[in-house]
Amino acid sequence: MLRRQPLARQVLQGPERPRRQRRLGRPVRRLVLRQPLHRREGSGLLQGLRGPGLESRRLQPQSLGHLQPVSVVLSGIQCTYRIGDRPAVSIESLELTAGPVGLVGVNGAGKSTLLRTLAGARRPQAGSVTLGGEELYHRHRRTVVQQIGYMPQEIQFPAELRVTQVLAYVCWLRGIPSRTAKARTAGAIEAVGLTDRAGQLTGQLSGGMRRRLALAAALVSEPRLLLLDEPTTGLDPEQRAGVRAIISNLDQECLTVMSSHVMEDVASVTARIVVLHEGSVIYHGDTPAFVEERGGPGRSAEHAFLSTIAGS
Ligand SMILES: Nc1ncnc2c1ncn2[C@@H]1O[C@H](COP(=O)(O)OP(=O)(O)OP(=O)(O)O)[C@@H](O)[C@H]1O
Repeated sequence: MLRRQPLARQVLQGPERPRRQRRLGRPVRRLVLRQPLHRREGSGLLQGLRGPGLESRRLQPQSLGHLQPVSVVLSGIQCTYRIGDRPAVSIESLELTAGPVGLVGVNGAGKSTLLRTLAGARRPQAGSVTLGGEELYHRHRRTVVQQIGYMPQEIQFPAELRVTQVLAYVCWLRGIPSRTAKARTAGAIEAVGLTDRAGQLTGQLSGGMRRRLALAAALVSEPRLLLLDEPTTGLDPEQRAGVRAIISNLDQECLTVMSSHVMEDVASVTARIVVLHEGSVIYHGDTPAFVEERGGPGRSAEHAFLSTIAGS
């Protein structure tokens, strides 16, 4: 029978964890940030980023030389919550290629359901999802799932864990060696502007800070597919701009799918846009062309979105 342990201890030292992994988890709790990220080497995807202080530098392409551009292909997807209900998402065919993609739609359009499905967190009732040609819902899908970073819309962290501990735990879950994990954790914290909160308990963070921590958790594994569900919701204007800067500075080899209600955010950082309506894709194409063709005299992204929905 399992002994009861404090939650943080349970999270960091899961009782069923094999001994070798337990050893990997141990330094995590002693993690100390000694050196700023920009003086470290090998920080990969996060290299060159600065936090939402808007000092972000564009990533050098060579920093991601080991990664190949990734594409996601959805085929015959049907996602239904209850038998007999209309599918929350129904997509005959959709291919997303590397670079930032905006996912927009009204409340209930199916954005979160689609992102959960792409994250490998919700198996569709029908159809297939492939990432780089590999089936996401295959029985042996661990290597595929490990290439994905997902920031869900609803975020909860154990209140008694510190910011660094949360990210170290994510690194551990992803099998990132502890030496690399330290640099990755520091880099992710710096990228989202939480350096001065690194040692703080997550229960003491504001809602916006928790969202930034969730973004850091999605970034820390240096994913090839980054899924962000409403990443700018609840952030102040400066932080929103910071998140946009992070997304536009990610290497173009990474496929980033970002959902948002704020068309301005989507239009300013994405090269392509997917409009979802009642679970179906009603537009998929270049963002600038979308705004140019449908944005009315003011070339407004908001207008383009509303006219597309109205015409469907
Ligand atoms: N857990 C659930 N059980 C039953 N139905 C659900 C569940 N989650 C979502 N739905 C339904 O699926 C549809 C799509 O919901 P989803 O949350 O994916 O939309 P969304 O576009 O992300 O909406 P929002 O912009 O409000 O977050 C909606 O009709 C919703 O009521």
